[in-house]
Amino acid sequence: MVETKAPLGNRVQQLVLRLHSQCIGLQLKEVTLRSYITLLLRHLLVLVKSSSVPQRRKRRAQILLSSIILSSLTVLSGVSYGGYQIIIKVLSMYRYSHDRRKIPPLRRTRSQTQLATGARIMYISEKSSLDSNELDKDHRRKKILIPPKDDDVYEHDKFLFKNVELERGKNSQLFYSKFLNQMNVLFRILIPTLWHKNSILLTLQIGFLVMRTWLSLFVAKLDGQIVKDIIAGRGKRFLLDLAIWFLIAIPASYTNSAIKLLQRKLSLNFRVNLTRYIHDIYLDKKLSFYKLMFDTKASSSVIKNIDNSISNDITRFCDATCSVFANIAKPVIDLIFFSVYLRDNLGSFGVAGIFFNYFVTGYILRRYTPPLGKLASASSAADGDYYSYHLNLINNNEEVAFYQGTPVERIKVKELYETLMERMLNVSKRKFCYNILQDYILKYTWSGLGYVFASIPIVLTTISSGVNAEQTNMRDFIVNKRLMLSLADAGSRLMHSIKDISQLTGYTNRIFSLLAALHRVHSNKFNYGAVASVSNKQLITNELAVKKTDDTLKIGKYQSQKEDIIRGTVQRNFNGIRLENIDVIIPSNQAGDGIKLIRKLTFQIPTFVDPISSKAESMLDIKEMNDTTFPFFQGPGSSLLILGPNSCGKTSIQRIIAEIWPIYNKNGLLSIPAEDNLFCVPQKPYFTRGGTLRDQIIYPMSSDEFYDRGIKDAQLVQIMAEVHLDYLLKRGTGFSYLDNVADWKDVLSGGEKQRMNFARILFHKPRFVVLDEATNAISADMEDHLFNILKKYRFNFITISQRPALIEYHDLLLEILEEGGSWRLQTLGTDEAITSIDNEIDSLEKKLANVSQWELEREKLKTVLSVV
Ligand SMILES: Nc1ncnc2c1ncn2[C@@H]1O[C@H](COP(=O)(O)OP(=O)(O)OP(=O)(O)O)[C@@H](O)[C@H]1O
Repeated sequence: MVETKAPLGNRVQQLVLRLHSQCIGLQLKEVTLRSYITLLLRHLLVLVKSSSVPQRRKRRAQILLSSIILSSLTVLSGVSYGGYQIIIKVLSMYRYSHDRRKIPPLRRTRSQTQLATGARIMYISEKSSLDSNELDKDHRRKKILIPPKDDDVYEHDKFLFKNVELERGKNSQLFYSKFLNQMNVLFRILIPTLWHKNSILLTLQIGFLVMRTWLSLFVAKLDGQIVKDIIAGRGKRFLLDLAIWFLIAIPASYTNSAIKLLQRKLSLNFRVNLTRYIHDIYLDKKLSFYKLMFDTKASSSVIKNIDNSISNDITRFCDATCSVFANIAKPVIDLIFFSVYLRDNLGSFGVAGIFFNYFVTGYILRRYTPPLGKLASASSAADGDYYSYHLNLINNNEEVAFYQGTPVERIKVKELYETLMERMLNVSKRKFCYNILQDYILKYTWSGLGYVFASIPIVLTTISSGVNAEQTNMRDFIVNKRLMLSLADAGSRLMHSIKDISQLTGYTNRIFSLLAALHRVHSNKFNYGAVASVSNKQLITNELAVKKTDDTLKIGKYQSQKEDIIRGTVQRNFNGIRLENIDVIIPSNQAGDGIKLIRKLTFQIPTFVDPISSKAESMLDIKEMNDTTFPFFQGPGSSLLILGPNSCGKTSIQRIIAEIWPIYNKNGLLSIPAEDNLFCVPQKPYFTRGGTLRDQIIYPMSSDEFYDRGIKDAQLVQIMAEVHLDYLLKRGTGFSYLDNVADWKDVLSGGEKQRMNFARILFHKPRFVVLDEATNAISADMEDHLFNILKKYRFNFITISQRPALIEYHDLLLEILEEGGSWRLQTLGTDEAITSIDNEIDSLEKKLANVSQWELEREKLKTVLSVV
């Protein structure tokens, strides 16, 4: 008889039906897909809850149910995220086309807005400059909210940093670790509050790590089960387990990717927090970026190459922190889970053996770990040196080219490069032997021992029962082996993280030093790197006596003594500039005992200041500002010329007025106008990089503020004409040259740069101006014109120069004399001044009268020498 074979579809259907009835006892007949899912879930729930069902079937139902739930959750979250993205995209496309119909595209878009709370909204272009569609680029802007700076946080943190730096907790804490203390302080910046999004991300990451471990455990068991199914030839069970395998693969792969994404996101968020924190403290009114050069640690590579520290070290620190966290948290969770499970399989003795092995090998590895933290720090410092030398070369390329300095520069660059290579290679060399030891122990010894431990229970049961249950043994062995390998992997990752921690210590130390230095400099009591000075010897001797009795008191006293070194007084909002009894001293670690350039300097402009008017002076109102046809200020403007030989301390007077140098002597008093009313022009003109010509004229005003105040380009054109720079504007049509972006430092000539400074003065209209050698590259007639402008608009100005020719533009003359920091102040135009200048002319004429006599003497000497 010929047996007719059922069609393939029917056979598959039969198989599926039998699979359900035999494996989970579900009888399926004529069901639709929708009813099938409800039926299956309900049946599985009944099986899980019921107590009369055989244990094996119940267990199987549990596994199946959890894999279905997990996979559905994964798919659901993926689908909802995708849906959300599509909706956002459609909405933005709709809004874009809608807006375009209504509003014509604007040429200029604001880059930021300041809110009433002090927060700032920035609009950052999301597209790269490579994208061709300009219009599209304008519309694709990401809005970023930057919270306002909270000064209280910085004040509070200042003490935390100081305490850790001085290691104040060393005596009071039982267990003291510099690294952990540093990390503790830094973590307050990385995760400021418990409900900060970073702590949520961290919790999520831990959640995913736990899930991953649970899934690995699950997969290990399933693996063993599948092998058992194959060996026993149970086809249906095998198919069911395989289905579970594919189901569980969905959340498993999702979890792995989620962990990686969360780690990266967390690292970037940490970086954002740290960088914003540093920006706020580095670039504010206290001018930390300038004062850093006077800090006690100014010569350390962290501060010397602060650009590298802020950009690269922070990235490395954040990456290292997140990877160390993942590298520690992951294996620790694995170790806990796996060891609990393995304890059931291998017994306490087995697990104890495994952990003993871990501790011994961990100790060996720890002992032979090279000082990777220090090595990483040294390599990072060399990296910074090399980078900043190149930067310096770019900034001064023209000067180097004129000097023909290429060979010297090449040697220096090569030297720095070789140092960098040497240090990088040193890290790899030191890692080489360690890696050999690590691989031998972690990869091979641990797996070898893993086989031993996994086989012990099987051997023992076989010997005791005398029966070799191959299938069960095989399953147990596979599960145990897989777990052992995972455990070994977890352990090895934990051991690897010893190396990572060591590296992280180096980065943490660098970032901590950077922030500690910034806090020191940012403090109101910054002491400009002063250390206990000679004049304070007495104090120190007293302190040494105190030291024996009370150490804490000593530190406090020592600190306050260091901080009270700057004793001068500054009075602000004064309607003039006045220096009284000020010793001009170069800031150094010797503080008040440092090099004294000028002694007890005293002068004031204007010579008479109405005390009542000193409080209410502020910027002119906008209407007045835009009107350049009238003198800006009431009353006559006053002016002072500071003359003196090179390096006598003229610029240093400007530094004191700008408050970037301290006043050390107690009776020194500096009175200065409000910030808006003082404008200091430095000797070396400064131009912002990558800015427009407009940005250069209005500096230090931002272009956003320029437009916000409703100032027009026409005013700039008028100012440029006043300083005879309007020919520059003719290089473009209309006012378009104002929008020209260039490297203005290189484009403008020396004289143009100095005239640009005068344009800035005319634009900002400060009541008081300090000019340092501001016209030494300008022709005499142009110089005359510029000083006349200052007089015409009645500015009060102080000019620092070496040229007595400028006397005619000033009311007062301050001469710094060569001998011992003395000076002479005189009113120009008065009888006294005229006589003093006449006296000087007389003495020069007397000297000139001797010239013919000296020439005769020279001739005589020459003839004598030729005879000899
Ligand atoms: N940051 C600093 N660290 C150490 N010494 C400094 C620092 N700044 C200036 N000096 C020194 O202070 C002295 C006075 O400098 P300053 O710039 O005031 O001179 P100057 O009178 O303006 O000279 P010049 O006419 O050449 O510009 C110089 O000897 C200079 O080397």
